[in-house]
Amino acid sequence: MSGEKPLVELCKGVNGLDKVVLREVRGSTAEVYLYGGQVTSWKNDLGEELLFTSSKAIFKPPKAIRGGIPICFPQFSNHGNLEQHGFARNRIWTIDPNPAPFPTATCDKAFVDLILSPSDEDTKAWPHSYEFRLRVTLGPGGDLMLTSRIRNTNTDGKAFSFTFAYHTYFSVSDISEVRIEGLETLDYLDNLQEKERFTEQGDAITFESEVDKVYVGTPNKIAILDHEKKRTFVLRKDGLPDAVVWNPWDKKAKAIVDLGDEDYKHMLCVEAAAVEKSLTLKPGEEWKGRLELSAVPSTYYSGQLDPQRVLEC
Ligand SMILES: O=P(O)(O)OC[C@H]1O[C@@H](O)[C@H](O)[C@@H](O)[C@@H]1O
Repeated sequence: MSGEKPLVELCKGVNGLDKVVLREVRGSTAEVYLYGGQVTSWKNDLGEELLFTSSKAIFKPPKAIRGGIPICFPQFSNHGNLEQHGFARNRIWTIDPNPAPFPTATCDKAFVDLILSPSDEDTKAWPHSYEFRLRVTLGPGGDLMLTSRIRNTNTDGKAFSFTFAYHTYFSVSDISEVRIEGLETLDYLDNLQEKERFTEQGDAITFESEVDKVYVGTPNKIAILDHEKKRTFVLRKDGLPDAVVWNPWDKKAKAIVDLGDEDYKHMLCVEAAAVEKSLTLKPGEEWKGRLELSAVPSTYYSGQLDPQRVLEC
């Protein structure tokens, strides 16, 4: 039909940076910048923004964009001798001109394949050759899917190891009205206590101060409930055994230059990750890490979400 916008459109974003807009027939959209291979927007069919981007985000290399879904590779946080969260989020990715066809029959799903190619500078810091292909897909119901395929293409016979996270910033109405279902009773490494290992108590996680925890051996379905919005984010993952939960709270928020002082109230990071145990690939081997996000209306009974109803769906 004339005037209809394309399902996949390459255009200019903030500061003229290239970005790809994905559209779905019922109105959902997603945007991914070639800078960082970073999703910065995911809207539902009502045009509501579901991801958080800082009011002071700097869309200018080499500073990473604060918000959306930064890709942490080949190192999560300071788990190694590279820069914080590795270099993938600080590089310009390219669009794969002829992506492999979708495994399932697709009625023109909106997707784009991005490629991170090793630079000489990065190879000095991390002396391995690899192929990293990221597929961002907006599904027919407005679900957002990210699939990373990382292959070891070393010709020297050497294996390599890496840690990884989809550093997802969820937009929430009020952090003190948010709870996470699915991480109860699990062990976690507390980044605020020298990564010491603790066990989470038995009920849903709520927030009243800074949190920076790596939950280990987590289920592949986690629910984030926004009470005020009556909205539940369902996070599904594959190939990523851990989940990082981070909110800087007020003091640290003030110390982060590209985060508004009050922004911490409207964001929560729940990051599908491989942190506790690094992933190792022999030459020729490929790792696949999948993240699937959906936003569903929360069903409430007397103020409580029935966790089974959400986690079974
Ligand atoms: O400011 P950055 O590099 O994006 O990192 C933000 C946060 O990312 C989180 O994943 C880490 O657990 C925190 O320790 C870190 O502060």
